[in-house]
Amino acid sequence: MSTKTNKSNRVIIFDTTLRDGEQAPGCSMNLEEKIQVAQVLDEMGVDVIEAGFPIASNGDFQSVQEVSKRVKNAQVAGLARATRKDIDRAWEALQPAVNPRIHSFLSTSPLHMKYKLQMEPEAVHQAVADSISYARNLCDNVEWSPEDGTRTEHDFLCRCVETAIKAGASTINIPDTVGYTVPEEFHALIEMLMNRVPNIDKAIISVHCHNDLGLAVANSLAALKAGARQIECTINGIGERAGNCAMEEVVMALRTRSDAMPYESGVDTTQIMRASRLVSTVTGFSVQPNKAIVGANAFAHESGIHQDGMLKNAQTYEIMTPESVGLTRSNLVMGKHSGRHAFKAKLEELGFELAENEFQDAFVRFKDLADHKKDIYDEDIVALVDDAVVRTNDHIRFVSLQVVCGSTGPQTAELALTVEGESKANKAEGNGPVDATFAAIRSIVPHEAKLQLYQVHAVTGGTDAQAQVTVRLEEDGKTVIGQGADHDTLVASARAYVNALNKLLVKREKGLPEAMTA
Ligand SMILES: CC(=O)SCCNC(=O)CCNC(=O)[C@H](O)C(C)(C)COP(=O)(O)OP(=O)(O)OC[C@H]1O[C@@H](n2cnc3c(N)ncnc32)[C@H](O)[C@@H]1OP(=O)(O)O
Ligand SMILES: CC(C)C(=O)C(=O)O
Repeated sequence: MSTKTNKSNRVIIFDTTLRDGEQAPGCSMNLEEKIQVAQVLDEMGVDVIEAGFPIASNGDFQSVQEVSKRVKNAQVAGLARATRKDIDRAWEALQPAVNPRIHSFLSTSPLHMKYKLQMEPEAVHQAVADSISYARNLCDNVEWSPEDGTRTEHDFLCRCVETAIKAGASTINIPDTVGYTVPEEFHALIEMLMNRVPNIDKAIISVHCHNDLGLAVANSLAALKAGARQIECTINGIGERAGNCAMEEVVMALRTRSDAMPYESGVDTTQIMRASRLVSTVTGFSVQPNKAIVGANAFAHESGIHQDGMLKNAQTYEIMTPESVGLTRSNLVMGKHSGRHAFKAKLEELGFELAENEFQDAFVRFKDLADHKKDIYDEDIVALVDDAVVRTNDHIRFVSLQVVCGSTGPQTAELALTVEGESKANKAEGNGPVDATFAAIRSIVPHEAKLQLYQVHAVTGGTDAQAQVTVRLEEDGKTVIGQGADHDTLVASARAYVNALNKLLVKREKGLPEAMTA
């Protein structure tokens, strides 16, 4: 039997950073941050933005609603289980969207049906028909996903896909929920569906791959050749467990190897670094230096033979240009004598668009940094601006810190914060300056969260380098990551801890509990 293929070679990019991406342990974004990310995704030409799972919480509902109001070009999707109340809630949240999409899912693998859903296959099959017909009566753009699709029996998968299309689904998304499949097998699975499901031409076939074996991108690309035309992915590959298929990798692979893979996306790749930095900043998940496309080393050449080759012809060691992903090689040298115009131009060059208050705040911090540090590198400005952006809408804000430390203790920290706009200060002792700083924070903002990780990274070389600090806090099984940057390591530590506390408040979705305002 010959394979039916989709005629168009245009690949629909479905971004799920705000839904599956946010399911990454420790990841949380507040409403403002989600809106910022959605606007960047919209501007960069993503086709569908999955903004959340509206039934999951009022916060998720509100973010889908607010993103729906603001997104101008992309379709906005809301996730729903195969129940009427989930579908109704998703539809309600999507009301302001110009192009809404309901995305409903139901597990079809024997393991999930028996143990998780505790439903017989016939009941699952019926629920597919019922839920999709119900969703289709509300919205003419409905996507259906057989969760754990790659571990589903083929006959049953074909039957459910056929039923979902008959019930009105216009996109069928095949998830590799647990990141189990391998490229050849996944290609064969999509090809099998293309060949066996009679009405498959009526739907776009999509894939949603997880990265448990590091194969999410390879599996997604393998599916294209078999006829898939939508890829679900996230910025920086964030997501449940080991994450999702990384959007920047898929999009750049299609662009760079169009000779081997004749498909195209509508994404403006020069916006990739901007999106990557924003997502890293708002989630607190730093990008590993050797990460493909967006890692700090992705376009760095240090060894002599490579540098020699690069000087003679950049193509010797670069398969894509840094400019193609939005990295610029700058001629603007920044220092203590730079003014607002140069700073604004530098920010534009680096892909930042700041609100006026963020810009003014970042400029003050830039001048302060320039007083302490001879050479200001692009990395310094990125760290500084990221730090300014993560503090937008914070309940708790850092004001000042004085620390006494050295070989003879006790080490003490005198800290001032604002909590919901009110000034608070306290002094604490600790086993070292960092411990004293964190003890001072706990004395002003009492909480039970445990410090799980404290990490310091020098943004550039030299003893005057800025410190970028990451802390991870855990409370009742919920983890959050906070980041802070400053030329003073202890100030950066305090900022990072305060950032994590603010994220904990978002996770709780209740505002500031009494215990925290003591
Ligand atoms: C593969 C994915 O990424 S799917 C998306 C996963 N994302 C999330 O779960 C994040 C948000 N989730 C939540 O906030 C909560 O799990 C909620 C609000 C959705 C549900 O909360 P609760 O009602 O307390 O249920 P809980 O999470 O404990 O269990 C899930 C229930 O949904 C059922 N369920 C799971 N998937 C589906 C589905 N697709 N359709 C219908 N029911 C489903 C489970 O069988 C279980 O039902 P049971 O309570 O009858 O045993
Ligand atoms: C809801 C579906 C698409 C999902 O996230 C998964 O299976 O991983």
